[in-house]
Amino acid sequence: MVAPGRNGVEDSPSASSSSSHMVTNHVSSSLAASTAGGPTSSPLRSLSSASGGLYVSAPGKIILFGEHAVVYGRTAIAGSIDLRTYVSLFTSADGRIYLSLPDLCVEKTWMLKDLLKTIALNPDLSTDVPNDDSPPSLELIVPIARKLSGSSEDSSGVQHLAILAFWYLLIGVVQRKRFRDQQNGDGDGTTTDGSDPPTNNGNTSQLEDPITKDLLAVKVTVRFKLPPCVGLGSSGAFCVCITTALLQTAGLIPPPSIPADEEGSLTWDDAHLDMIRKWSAAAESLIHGRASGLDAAVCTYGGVASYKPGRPIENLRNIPNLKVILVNSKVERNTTRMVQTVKERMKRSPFIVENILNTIDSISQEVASILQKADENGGVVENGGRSATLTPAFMTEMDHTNLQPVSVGGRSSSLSSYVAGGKRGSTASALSGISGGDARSSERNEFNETFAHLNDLCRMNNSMLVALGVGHPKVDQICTLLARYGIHPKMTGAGGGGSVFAFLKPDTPSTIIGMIKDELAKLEYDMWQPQLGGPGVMLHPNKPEVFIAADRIHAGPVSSRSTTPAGSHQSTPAVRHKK
Ligand SMILES: Nc1ncnc2c1ncn2[C@@H]1O[C@H](COP(=O)(O)OP(=O)(O)O)[C@@H](O)[C@H]1O
Ligand SMILES: C[C@@](O)(CCOP(=O)(O)O)CC(=O)O
Repeated sequence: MVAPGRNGVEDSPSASSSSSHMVTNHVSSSLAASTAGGPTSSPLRSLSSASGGLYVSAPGKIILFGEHAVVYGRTAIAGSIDLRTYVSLFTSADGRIYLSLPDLCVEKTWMLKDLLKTIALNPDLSTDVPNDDSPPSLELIVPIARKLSGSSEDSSGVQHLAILAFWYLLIGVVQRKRFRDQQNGDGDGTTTDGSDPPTNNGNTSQLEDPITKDLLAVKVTVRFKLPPCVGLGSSGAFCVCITTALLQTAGLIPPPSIPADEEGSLTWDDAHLDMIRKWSAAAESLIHGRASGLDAAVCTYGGVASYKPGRPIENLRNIPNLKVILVNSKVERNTTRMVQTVKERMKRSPFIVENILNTIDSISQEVASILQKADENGGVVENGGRSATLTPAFMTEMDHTNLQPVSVGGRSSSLSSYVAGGKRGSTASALSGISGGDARSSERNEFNETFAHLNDLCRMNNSMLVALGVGHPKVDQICTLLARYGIHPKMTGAGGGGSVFAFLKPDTPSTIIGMIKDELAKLEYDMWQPQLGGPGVMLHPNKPEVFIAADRIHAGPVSSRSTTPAGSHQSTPAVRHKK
């Protein structure tokens, strides 16, 4: 039998109820809770976390090229960014399941025995189980997840989708664990891959409990460093974190062993990362409607990669010193709705839309070949400092050892100039100090050319997205502003607002970056420079800072969602999402 958790078990809340009904639904009263002392009154928060827990994080992402087209099977190029999402997971000894999403003002608890009962009443859950690593059946599990979570059928707000994805994964993990335990002779003490079962920090109480021994009473908290609902992969990172934490807790994947950063964080081997990716992609499809799987892949593996549905994600081995800026329009939107917009256009004008998608596909393919060409011509740094081409489905242990945090800004600026593409005598030309005739070395010219090319392709891709109907006036305003500097950004993610990214020439003086930032700030847009291509999902050896900081803040005023990585700006309350 597999232990229900390798993580610590927290103390039970003092006011424990033995009701077999759903216990507390804090979602609907989230804002009221905030004003009335909020999360501090949650049963979850009254628990001690002295015994430790399991901490997992996954990165956000930028789609460089190919969003929407990738939903229809075309190629996309995307990379992870250094804004991560963190989950903490404890097993609970009080027979309750807890979900805390402080950024969304969600605090929910359910009784584990309700899950148990439902499983007993659904024989299909015992028979309709994939015999491999593929994700649980959405068709089978989602109706059960809706019922158990208490989320209403017609609600599609951010909280509902996050809760639904959590429940889909939880039921799926429980179902798979029971199935594998039965196959293994119910209690042979090993995980399905033959590794030792997690020790649960020496606490065996749950193992001895006949009800909970094969079910998960978990307490899950998710904290974000990336702004939600603006195209930076918050849903992908969320699903990857929850999937990983639950699979790990159930012993369905072994503890990770591959170093992922200098702080002792670890990641999993390729087979288990692939399982995480697949389960996360299924969960994310509940949030995205029709999901391509791109977000889940990038948030799982990290790096910068080319992705085509149905094929293994292909890590781009050599990339130029890509420096990007991200601008948050602060227009939060719903990916499902944007995907639906494109679908409707496709229905109305299939021939035109197919051609637009093919054009986007050509852009992505050209980008992939530019990046390879850049390798041949020199003037590049290897992707994330890695030395191998990584096709995650076939990655080796050695490859993973190279999945270290990336510094993309370290290259000598003497090689890097950005042909801004601005008008002659425009702000950009004047400020960049680059003239068309500047050809001190052919290598430098090649490098300039690479950036000019990418800049131009960004403009084209953005126009195609506008043609698909996912533009937004605020995005247009940002594009117009940056064009004065010769920078041509594009929407990243589903569009309809959200975020905009652009390549920046690596030697752009900080004064210019400051000017751009100030201009954007006057219009109330946030701008920052994320690091591109860092590590994917990982298990942290210690409590991440984001939880320590939250503990500190806890005694003080309740924080609300932020739209910037540093949390310096407040965003609209999550409850305003009615899309
Ligand atoms: N801070 C958060 N906590 C929990 N879930 C979140 C958070 N941010 C986003 N999500 C989940 O991700 C969904 C947003 O996904 P999506 O519309 O695809 O935006 P994005 O482009 O950021 O991925 C939300 O509906 C919610 O389910
Ligand atoms: C529009 C799409 O291509 C990307 C959506 O990205 P995001 O949810 O906005 O981060 C959808 C998908 O690939 O599943």
